[in-house]
Amino acid sequence: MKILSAAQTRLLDQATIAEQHLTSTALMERAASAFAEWFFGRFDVDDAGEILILCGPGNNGGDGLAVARLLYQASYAVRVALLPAAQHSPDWQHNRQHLPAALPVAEISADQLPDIPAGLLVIDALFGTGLSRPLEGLPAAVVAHLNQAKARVVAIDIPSGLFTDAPQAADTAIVKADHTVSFSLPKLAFLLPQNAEYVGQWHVRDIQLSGQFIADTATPWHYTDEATMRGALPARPKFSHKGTFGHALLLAGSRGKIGAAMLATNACLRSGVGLLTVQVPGCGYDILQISAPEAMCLTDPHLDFISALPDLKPYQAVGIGPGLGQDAASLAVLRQLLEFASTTSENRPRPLPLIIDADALNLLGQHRELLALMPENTVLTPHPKEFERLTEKARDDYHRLELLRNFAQQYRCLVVLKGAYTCIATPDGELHFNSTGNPGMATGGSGDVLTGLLLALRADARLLPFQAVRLGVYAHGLAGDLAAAHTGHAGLVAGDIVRHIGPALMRV
Ligand SMILES: NC(=O)C1=CN([C@@H]2O[C@H](COP(=O)(O)OP(=O)(O)OC[C@H]3O[C@@H](n4cnc5c(N)ncnc54)[C@H](OP(=O)(O)O)[C@@H]3O)[C@@H](O)[C@H]2O)[C@H](O)CC1
Ligand SMILES: [K+]
Repeated sequence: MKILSAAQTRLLDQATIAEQHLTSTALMERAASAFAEWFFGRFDVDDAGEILILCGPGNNGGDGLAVARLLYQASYAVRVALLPAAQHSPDWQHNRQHLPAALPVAEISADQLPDIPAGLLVIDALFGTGLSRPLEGLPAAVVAHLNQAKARVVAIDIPSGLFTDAPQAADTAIVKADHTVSFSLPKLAFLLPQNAEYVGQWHVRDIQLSGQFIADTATPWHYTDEATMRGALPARPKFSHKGTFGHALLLAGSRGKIGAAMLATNACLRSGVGLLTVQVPGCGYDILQISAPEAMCLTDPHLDFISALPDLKPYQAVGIGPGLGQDAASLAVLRQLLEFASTTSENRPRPLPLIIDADALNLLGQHRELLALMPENTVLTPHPKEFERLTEKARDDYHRLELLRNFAQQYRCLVVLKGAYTCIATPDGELHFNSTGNPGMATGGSGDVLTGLLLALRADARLLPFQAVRLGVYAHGLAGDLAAAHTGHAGLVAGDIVRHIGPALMRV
């Protein structure tokens, strides 16, 4: 699913109106009905109690007026408060004229801010995607007044004061909503941690905007949802054998962190790999052989950490990093691996697929000259702190996205920036936000599981590099969601994610 900018959203409205021979009023009615449907499903008349709808001067306010009418007609107790303005949009005026006469309407003024008792349900329709600058004066005062009240707040389209796709100063007046109900496509602002306190839980309701316009519009931002992933994992051919799905190598573990190697190993085994060989330091041999009999084991000459690179010829993909530690010998292994992987020959016309995680990323951060050795489509899986070590400290979430995009383009790699909406950056400058996963997955070992999953999928020659990574990230989050249905968020451990990879892959 694409994510469009505010400017593109405006054009999308116009394209929809032209393509479907609609009036703009009819499109507004569609948006208001979609919002009202959501609202009816969420709050019944008794639960809602009295409802205050705050309306601005543009089409977001117009939506609010149309919603007021629809809720009133459905017997909700609604009152409207209007922000004074010199001008109102034509569709605002239409919906103002069509408000039922008995519905109470008041005009807001600086010395008469609306009364907002605790628990009141407030619908925020002050400003939407037409916001052109930060709020000041009376609109900012209304927002501050709303935010300090203990109301339940539902925003139409976007919390008022929040930009759709651009950063804002920390002290800007922005509505803090409990729910945001948006139309047809999610907005970039919803996906960034810094906006979570404003957006609350967000929901997207389809209003049949022009599919053709969306398809024809270029954007770097994408959202990977269930529909995107349907059929993403090709079925296994009947006459396949273990060689069909690739032989993967994992280089992982050090004394005290063999668990990380085990989680990545088990995740890889559960993700459809044909064969898996794992190289662990000597101290990990018994552990690995006993707890993962399906994997083959190579023992590193060193007892405590990885110090030597094995012969890489048998493998279709290599993962390095979980529990690795940062010894100089492991750094040398990483360097040799990068050099080998980039070298192509008649037998191996394409670079060897690599997944680099955890301490291997920290080693790269300390020795950035190694970045240039990475073969095209190498997969890096940093969390924000690890990413910072590879680049620089980001000013805010938008700046971090910019750094992410530039990094993936510069090094022609795939970067998986882990977080609530894990974001994959591609060598072509695309950013794909993932929809699955839950806060229970913020637990030790969760990243090791992702590395194992990605390793299996990169070893599968049927999948293109980006397809494999997007599938792995989506399945990882989905496995976490399936696991959390049994364990809850607090009780979730990384091993639970591993156990649900199979069921998650079945769904794609
Ligand atoms: N996406 C869809 O498919 C549909 C969306 N709809 C709704 O329409 C809004 C967008 O409506 P628009 O009229 O473009 O914009 P707004 O309502 O957000 O606000 C525009 C007015 O607000 C003024 N403005 C802008 N910034 C400020 C500010 N900081 N302080 C004060 N006033 C401000 C602006 O004036 P300018 O001075 O900037 O010219 C306008 O007067 C979208 O969000 C949806 O809710 C439709 O219903 C159709 C379907
Ligand atoms: K709004």
